[in-house]
Amino acid sequence: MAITSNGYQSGFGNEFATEALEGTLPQGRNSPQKVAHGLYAEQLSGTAFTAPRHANRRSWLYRIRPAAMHGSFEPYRSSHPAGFHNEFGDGPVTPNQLRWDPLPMPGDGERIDFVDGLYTMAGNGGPAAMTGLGVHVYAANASMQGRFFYNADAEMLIVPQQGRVHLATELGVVEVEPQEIAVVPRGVRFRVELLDGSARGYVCENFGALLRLPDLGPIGSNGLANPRDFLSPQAAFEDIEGEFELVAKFQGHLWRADIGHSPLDVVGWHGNYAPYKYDLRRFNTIGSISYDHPDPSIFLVLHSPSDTPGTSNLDFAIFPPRWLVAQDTFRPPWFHRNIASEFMGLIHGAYDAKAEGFVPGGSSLHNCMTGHGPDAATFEKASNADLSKPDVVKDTMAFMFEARGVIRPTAQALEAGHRQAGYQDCWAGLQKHFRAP
Ligand SMILES: O=C(O)Cc1cc(O)ccc1O
Ligand SMILES: [Fe+2]
Repeated sequence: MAITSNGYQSGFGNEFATEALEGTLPQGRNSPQKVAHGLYAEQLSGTAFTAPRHANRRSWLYRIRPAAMHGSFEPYRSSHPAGFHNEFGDGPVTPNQLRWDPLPMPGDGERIDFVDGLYTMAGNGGPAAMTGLGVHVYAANASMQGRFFYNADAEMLIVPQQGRVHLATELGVVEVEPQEIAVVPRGVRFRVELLDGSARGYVCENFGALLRLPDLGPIGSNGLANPRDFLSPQAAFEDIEGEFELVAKFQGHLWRADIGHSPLDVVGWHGNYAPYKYDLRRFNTIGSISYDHPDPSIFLVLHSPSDTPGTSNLDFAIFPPRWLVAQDTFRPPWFHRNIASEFMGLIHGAYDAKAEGFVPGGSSLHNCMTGHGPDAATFEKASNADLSKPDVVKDTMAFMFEARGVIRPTAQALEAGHRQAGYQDCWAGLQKHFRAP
């Protein structure tokens, strides 16, 4: 019996309760002497036991075999050159503006699944410090077969750019397509199946506090990403025995162990620590209806707070379709230098600050205080646009992983053939318009 989706439950961080077989969940307690149907009870905690109630996350899993049952772990060696790690280095880091084309898809003769297809672009902090982020891209042409993966280092924010993926997780099935995102919590075991033969996208590992919805302040009680649009799976399980492999990411390295059964054997679960998905097209985009382009914090979907109020470990912001109506205003993103560091990706269409060169599947990195903004063509166009009419920014979906710490590009990303060597030239054509009076 293989796992299939049983649908979703709605809400962000809710106390969910779901069972694939009636009568699975114990009533009035979490760990009865004997669990229904001969299942084992197991707790999975994602925050400290004593975290304040509003931030406390844990779930109770009722499963065929406990997670402790597997062979011993040894270092994982892939036939594919290992590109998935947390080696962000501690040496000098370039302040240059950086941009990349999409990660090339695997060749016809190769069979690369999600785990082997992950390629680390940049990051900071790490699993030991329990702060920071890892930024990765993936390109895969095979479903994971006979193997499962979990990440003990981070929750994983998955941003598909091409191809639908089916995340068969311990807690149920999450299916995502480009313009949707999924978050798999730290520790949850899963298998990635490709529904369209190949898939490409971005992954952000969050080593810090769990992603949450931002406070809305004066925006009020609705807006940005609405909680009910977040979907967590209904329980779904498979009862399969065989010679399988469990791949773990632990302290920045991959490990493997034999496992004699599918760990996707959770028949029922309850709690608030679970995978979820969100359709970015549902984002309620708020912007200026008078003048000036607002700070991109107005586009915040999810954030991981740091221990400094108002300063995130990680912000996930998007630049979705929207109307631009501001008067006497340069409407696209302005020129700027920020204390925060910005890794951007493009899921679909074109980005309104870049006329060309930033392509779907591509990436850019602008670190702390590195000057950037509209390219020369965008500047000329927007400076001369007719503001008596609104503009529609349509057919687009860009995003940003923004961090308080410098996002260090990996050696492999700096040396990659798909890095755009001449990126800085996009500003070279900016004219000197100054005329002394
Ligand atoms: O394109 C960027 O650099 C991202 C960005 C967008 C925006 O609207 C304002 C600031 C900003 O950094
Ligand atoms: Fe920026």
